[in-house]
Amino acid sequence: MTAELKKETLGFQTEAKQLLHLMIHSLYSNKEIFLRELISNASDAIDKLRFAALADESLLEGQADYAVQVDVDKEARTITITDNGIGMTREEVIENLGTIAKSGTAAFLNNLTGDQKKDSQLIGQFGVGFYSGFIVAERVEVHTRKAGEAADTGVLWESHGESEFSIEERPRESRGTSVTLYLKSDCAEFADDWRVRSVIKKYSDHISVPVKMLKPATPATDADADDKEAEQPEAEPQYEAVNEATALWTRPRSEITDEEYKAFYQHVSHDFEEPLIWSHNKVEGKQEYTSLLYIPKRAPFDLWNRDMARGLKLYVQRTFIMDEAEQFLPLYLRFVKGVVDSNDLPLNVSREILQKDSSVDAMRSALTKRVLDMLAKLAKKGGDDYATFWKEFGQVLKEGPAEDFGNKEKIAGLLRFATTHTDKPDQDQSLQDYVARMQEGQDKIYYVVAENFNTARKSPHLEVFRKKGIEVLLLSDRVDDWLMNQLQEFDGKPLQDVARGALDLEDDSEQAKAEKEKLKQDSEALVERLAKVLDDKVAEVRPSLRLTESPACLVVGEHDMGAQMRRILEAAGQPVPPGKPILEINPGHPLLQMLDAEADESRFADLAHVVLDQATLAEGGQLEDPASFVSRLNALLLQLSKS
Ligand SMILES: Nc1ncnc2c1ncn2[C@@H]1O[C@H](COP(=O)(O)OP(=O)(O)OP(=O)(O)O)[C@@H](O)[C@H]1O
Repeated sequence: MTAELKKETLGFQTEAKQLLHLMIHSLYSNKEIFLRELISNASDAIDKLRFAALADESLLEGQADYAVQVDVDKEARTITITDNGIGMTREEVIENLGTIAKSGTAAFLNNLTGDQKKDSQLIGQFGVGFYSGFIVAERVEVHTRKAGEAADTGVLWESHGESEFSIEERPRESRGTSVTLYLKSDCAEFADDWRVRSVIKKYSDHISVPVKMLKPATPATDADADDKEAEQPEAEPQYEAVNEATALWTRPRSEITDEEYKAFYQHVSHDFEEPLIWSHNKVEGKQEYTSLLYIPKRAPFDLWNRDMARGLKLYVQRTFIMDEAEQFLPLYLRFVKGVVDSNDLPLNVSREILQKDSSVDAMRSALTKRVLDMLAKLAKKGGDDYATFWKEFGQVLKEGPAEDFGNKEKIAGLLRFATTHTDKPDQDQSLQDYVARMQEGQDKIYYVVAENFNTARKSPHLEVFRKKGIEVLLLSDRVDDWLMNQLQEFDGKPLQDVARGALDLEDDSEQAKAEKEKLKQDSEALVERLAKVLDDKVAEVRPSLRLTESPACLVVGEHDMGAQMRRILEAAGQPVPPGKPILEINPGHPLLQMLDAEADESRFADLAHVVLDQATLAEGGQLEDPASFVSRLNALLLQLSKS
């Protein structure tokens, strides 16, 4: 049994196998990133040990000189990345390097297209990590031993990056992990000292632990040559730090280049792309902390997954405490990446403490404001960046007003909509833009909600608004109806659903009043007949002031649930409060005039139902009884041929 435990061969989990395959094929044009990923893992492992050692100093085994070491061997064509971090047990190696624990991985893999360029971006969002070593290596060895454990618990993991890996016992004196890549013949450049130094500088300058390489040998002098005869014992190899090795956020802003900020972003976010914008701030006074927050350019693949990794990397006095500290930002800003380093929190802070700590609440509200200000700055900057942001994260930001009532107005200023002003599906108009274009005497911001953009744009409810040149927001995202209910108003102007309640486009002129009265009188008989026939389907029938072209439309009562919300709840199998719509008719429309003149009561009833069903269809609704609609319509069509 023990002999068998010594070496075993195991298969990669299916998803890991797929990802490995993909990685090797789609990231080949960007091979050097493997070094960034492996150094990033090494530095994370050191951070984890530093944190664990706060509670148990014996883990350090008397050695607290943290460093990552990179060794190259041109002849053997290898590169080895060694850290003296936390290390892994045998079980952890199998778990961490043989499977992918991220939720939603299978769904992610299904989304891949086979198009290398697109896929490589997707993998970038997914985070490449350890497996990126296989882009350049034909074989990878990982030799590791967990901090605080005996030397003989060390293990050696080995794989060719295909379908399996082997694992065996291999004692290791020093704690930590060495990853050795046996490079493919066309990747020999990564066994070259200078090439590797330049890649480390490029990607790992900001990492707070030193990344060391062997000091280049000083050229032999004549004196040395003379000494050679004496056969001196070989000197200890000398290592030197290749990177800056100061945590980026602790340096003054003026000394940090954009390139450094971007490289650091890629380290904290595991993202391939550059960030859209960042904000770096040091707060002093009652509370002391530094934050460096980034807005990514692209949404992660699991943005809508409940267990998506979110939150900031938390440090206390420069010591790494935890990843994904969620307490520092609200859920609707879950796309923000970055670091927060507090001088006030205790080093032994836990997630539970964070949840209760009042200073965390104060930080959270300050950081939230910072993010909102950063977004406002991005919007103000012009160019495509804000549009990119909105496309990727606009839907998430729309959750804001409900979650964060205090910042409602600020968030509202960041929202973008499609409107009748452009009549295009792009959501690129702000509420400020709308307000600036409001007509004289207009005191409300109007919107229409529909299933999709085209239904919204063609909604019969818009007819009178178009005629009068009044702008209407065209809303078709699932959250929109709910969002408008949360917002209620912007800049002191109420938000009004054009399909809700009575239309009050203020026109107090005598002429308008007279017209309204006449309309009411003229249609009284028809309204009554319709109300009788449609009694169980509608709450009321009334002549409409909003229709100019369509025969009829549906309106919801002032305090009833909107049609979109109703449909969403129904689709989700949730109970929907009872409530019937109001049918508004356009008495001037030839169809209604025909209806008015119809003496045959059964034909009248059929036509009335068709008018109602059409109004339902026009707003993107579902008919309760589509078969009856079709048979009524067919009967009416057939009568056409008889007449
Ligand atoms: N040098 C190391 N020392 C200790 N543990 C490591 C080391 N390298 C990797 N690991 C472990 O293996 C896990 C998987 O690593 P991998 O790089 O694939 O993913 P990750 O770092 O969690 O996330 P990402 O895919 O975003 O990089 C890590 O979470 C860590 O637990």
